[in-house]
Amino acid sequence: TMAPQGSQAPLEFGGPLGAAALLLLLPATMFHLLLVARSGPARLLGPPPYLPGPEELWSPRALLLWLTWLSLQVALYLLPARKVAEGQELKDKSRLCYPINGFQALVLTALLVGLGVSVGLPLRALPEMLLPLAFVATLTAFIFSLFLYMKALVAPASALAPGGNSGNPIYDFFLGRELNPRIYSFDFKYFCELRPGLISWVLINLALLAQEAELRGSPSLAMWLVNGFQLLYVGDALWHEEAVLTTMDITHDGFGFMLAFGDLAWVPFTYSLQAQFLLYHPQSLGLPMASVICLINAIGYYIFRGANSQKNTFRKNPSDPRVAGLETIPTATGRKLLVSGWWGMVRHPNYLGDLIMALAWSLPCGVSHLLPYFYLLYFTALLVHREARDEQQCLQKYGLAWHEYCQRVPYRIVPYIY
Ligand SMILES: NC(=O)C1=CN([C@@H]2O[C@H](COP(=O)(O)OP(=O)(O)OC[C@H]3O[C@@H](n4cnc5c(N)ncnc54)[C@H](OP(=O)(O)O)[C@@H]3O)[C@@H](O)[C@H]2O)C=CC1
Ligand SMILES: CC(C)CCC[C@@H](C)[C@H]1CC=C2C3=C(CC[C@@]21C)[C@@]1(C)CC[C@H](O)C(C)(C)[C@@H]1CC3
Repeated sequence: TMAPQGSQAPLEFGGPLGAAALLLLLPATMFHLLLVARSGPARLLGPPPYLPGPEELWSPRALLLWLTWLSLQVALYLLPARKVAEGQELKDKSRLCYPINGFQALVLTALLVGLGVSVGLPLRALPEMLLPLAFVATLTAFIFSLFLYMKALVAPASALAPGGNSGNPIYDFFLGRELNPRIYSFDFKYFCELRPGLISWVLINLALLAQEAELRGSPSLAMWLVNGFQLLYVGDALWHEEAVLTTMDITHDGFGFMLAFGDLAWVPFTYSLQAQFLLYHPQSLGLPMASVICLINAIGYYIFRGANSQKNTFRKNPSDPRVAGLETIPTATGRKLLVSGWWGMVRHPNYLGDLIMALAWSLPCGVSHLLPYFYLLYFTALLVHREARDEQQCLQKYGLAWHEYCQRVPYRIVPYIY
């Protein structure tokens, strides 16, 4: 059967109008941030310092570098994996296989970059190229999403995502139609979610650190902290790569512009905002304050990792000794819900930890500017919206049992507050 049009799933993200607005607003915001970060006043709110001309956005060198980068990551993805994991059960009861070699890709990329730098590859040139790189990344995300949209036209109905098939081309292009688009065993969404974007994010951070060392003799403490915290976050994501198979991005959302742009452009060029800011706006950070910030990051990471690992362990094997003692409530699906441990504190303890880390990433940049706090603000909005979407999906999956969970664990993300 061919793909059906006009499926009944409720529209998200404000429907076609919201999707059209985001289609323009997301890239515009990214370029705004890139321009503002290097401007003297660094004002998040207010007009950009200037509008870049085509000669500043378009560079064949940036295109070549970006395509080389994507090809390198594809090659690393195709290397033999230490493990192959099965995804969640699909509509047709089948399961897809995914290679687990993301951490290996990170290590090999680090080795290759190290090798390149030792033979004279100018890593410091990268900060100067962020604008044209972001431009080609946006362009590739657009073209790639068009390809994905077309590919979905010939996909069987069972391959389509629950949302993203409304029949409205703009909405569907934005949300993504096919759930797990693949060519042979190459899974586009899974590949994009973790590798090219996350790894280039920490590489951009590193280049900004190298550039700061060049400019000021040595990298600042604030720059070290931002680099260290975000490397930990990316390393952790790739180390626990298998866990991404249960996120709603993989199991529920189609692959369209939102994720393609998010993964390929938004993550590397806006998540590196703090390091960009620090290069142009040096901050003096004392050791006592740095220790406090490290402690905040450690607490955030502890909650984030503890919560995610507890749920993953429980979902894999509920009688695992590490989770067997936790209180649960049964659901009609046969799966249980945890109501003690991390998941008895709030309904999304992992989001809480993630937000605490986000705060620790901004604090090294001082409190003189709002700009470095952009990530914290955006991320709060993203997680609040995501929490509401997940809640909706859980209510559908678990019905009454979910109501009971909400009664026993009344707060969503922050205990006693939200
Ligand atoms: N840095 C970034 O930009 C982003 C980071 N993230 C991070 O990604 C991670 C994954 O987030 P996300 O995909 O949203 O979802 P979660 O990992 O929070 O998973 C939600 C699912 O967990 C299961 N679940 C919920 N409550 C319970 C319970 N009490 N007991 C057992 N299972 C439960 C349900 O699925 P089921 O019952 O089917 O197992 C639910 O659908 C988070 O740590 C988040 O912070 C997310 C977005 C962006
Ligand atoms: C409005 C936006 C621009 C929409 C794009 C959102 C995406 C940038 C994010 C959606 C879910 C994500 C996840 C991670 C990165 C950001 C995106 C792609 C994640 C890979 C970060 C590292 C974590 O450890 C994780 C749990 C693996 C994350 C999974 C979700």
